[in-house]
Amino acid sequence: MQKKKFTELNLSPEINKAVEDMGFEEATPIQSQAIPHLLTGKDVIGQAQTGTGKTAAFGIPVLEKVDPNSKDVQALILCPTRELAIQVSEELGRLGKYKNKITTLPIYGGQSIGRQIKALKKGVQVVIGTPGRLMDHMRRGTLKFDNLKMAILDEADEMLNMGFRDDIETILDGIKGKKQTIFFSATMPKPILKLRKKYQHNPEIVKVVHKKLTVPNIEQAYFEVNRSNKLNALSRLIDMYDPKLSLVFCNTRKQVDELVIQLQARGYFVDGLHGGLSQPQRDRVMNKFKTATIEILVATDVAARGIDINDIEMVFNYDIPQDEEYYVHRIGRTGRAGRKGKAFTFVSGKEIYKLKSIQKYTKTKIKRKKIPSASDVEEVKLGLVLDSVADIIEADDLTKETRLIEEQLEEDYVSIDIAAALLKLVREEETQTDTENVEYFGNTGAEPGMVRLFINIGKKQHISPGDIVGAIAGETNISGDLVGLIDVYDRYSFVEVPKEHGKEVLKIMKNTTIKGKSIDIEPANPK
Ligand SMILES: Nc1ncnc2c1ncn2[C@@H]1O[C@H](COP(=O)(O)OP(=O)(O)OP(=O)(O)O)[C@@H](O)[C@H]1O
Ligand SMILES: [Mg+2]
Repeated sequence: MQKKKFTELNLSPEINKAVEDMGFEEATPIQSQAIPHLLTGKDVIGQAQTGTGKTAAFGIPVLEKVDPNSKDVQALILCPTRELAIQVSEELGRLGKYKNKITTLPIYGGQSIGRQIKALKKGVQVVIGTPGRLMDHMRRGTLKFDNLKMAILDEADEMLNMGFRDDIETILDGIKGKKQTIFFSATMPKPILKLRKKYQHNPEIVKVVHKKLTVPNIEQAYFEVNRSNKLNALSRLIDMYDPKLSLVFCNTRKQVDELVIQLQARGYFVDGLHGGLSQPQRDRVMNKFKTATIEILVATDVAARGIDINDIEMVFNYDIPQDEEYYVHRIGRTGRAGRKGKAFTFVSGKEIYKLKSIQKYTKTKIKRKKIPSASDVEEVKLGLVLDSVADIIEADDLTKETRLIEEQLEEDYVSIDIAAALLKLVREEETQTDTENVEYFGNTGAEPGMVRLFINIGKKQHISPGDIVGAIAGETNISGDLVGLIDVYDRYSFVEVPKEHGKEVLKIMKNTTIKGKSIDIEPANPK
């Protein structure tokens, strides 16, 4: 695999400095191979795996090639979603930090067009935008491409889906004169060929080839689950792996909304993103996710392409994607720039065939896993503790700790006993905080003096509010009118009981039945 130092790529001192500031030690293979062609003015098709730096592969040549002394728009970058347009524009901002005469502008729908027109009038050399709004500006004459040097399609294959094709052709046809036309994506299906023939001249095909379409540092697995069990499975996996940030993909807006409500009801910090939200709502959700105010983002495929957030440790396909390409892009939101990640897919019934075709397309083996039982959760958590022990041994200075342990060794203990005892201590501390959940229920939004409990009813069990209150009153010593019923949803419910009875209800109701149907009861997670 061909990798170069940035200094070998004949870049300006401004770019070299910016790249150094960004902590990039060497150029990635797609950067090493695509940048020289782009600098010489060639048309390029660039294909490389997700998270391998395609943005800078086209972004650096853009910044090197525009003339800062001209106020004309000289480079146009087309992106399929607003979030991606914003992100690409930010990455260009970082790369162009020392090229301060170059102005870049993201242009997308949902944002005030007046403000965009004003910004364009001042003179902008690089425009990054989504097709609809760009066409709007072209029609109004507020965006002119008379001196355009480069047109770039990020996620080029996606631009041909979703009915973007006509828009893309309108835009590209509207650009006069000689320009470079550049396509980038992690996937390049056949239909892109037609576009290539029409708009590119002798393109240089830069394909960073691997056997697999997905990156090896993402652990891929699937779980066979009934539709009605998906929510439980997801909660358990999230509890078990405790990812810093995770991204959950659903196939419809409705499913996103529903899952957000269900997860919120279970006390997770979660929000949803889909095309049905207003732009300010979308911005707010993305910001909350980037700053880890929410830890789980449930989204449709609007978040599948290009989005680059470092700390996404897990991706879930709550619904298996409709197209194979989407699988590649969705899971590529984790495991970026060499980091590790996990991608788990839920498969129900016949969807197993879809999974098979995904494996064939990506040339990867997705291994089958079982939804963990409660004791598996314990074991995995232990494994995670030991993993971090290994990380600490690798990375930290342990001189002080080693000395303390050596002193203990002199007291006749062997080191394995000390290690085991310390592990036990750590585990106990963890389990204690679990059970103590009951104590800080006050934060779940319960009424003062009450604690909130979550009751999982299971599929199609027609249980009424009265049934739940009755069962609690019947099985415990709490009078029915002390039980506050919050709501009964499709498959779950919330109740509130006086704080001092929280533990008792949990204990007694742990394995109980209501109307002959077994239910699950657990503390609502603290907020
Ligand atoms: N040479 C480099 N060294 C280290 N990190 C890099 C380098 N180039 C880019 N990165 C970082 O790697 C991350 C992924 O880059 P980028 O978003 O461009 O990936 P991509 O190939 O476009 O992925 P996708 O197919 O998902 O859009 C970004 O955070 C970026 O800043
Ligand atoms: Mg990208």
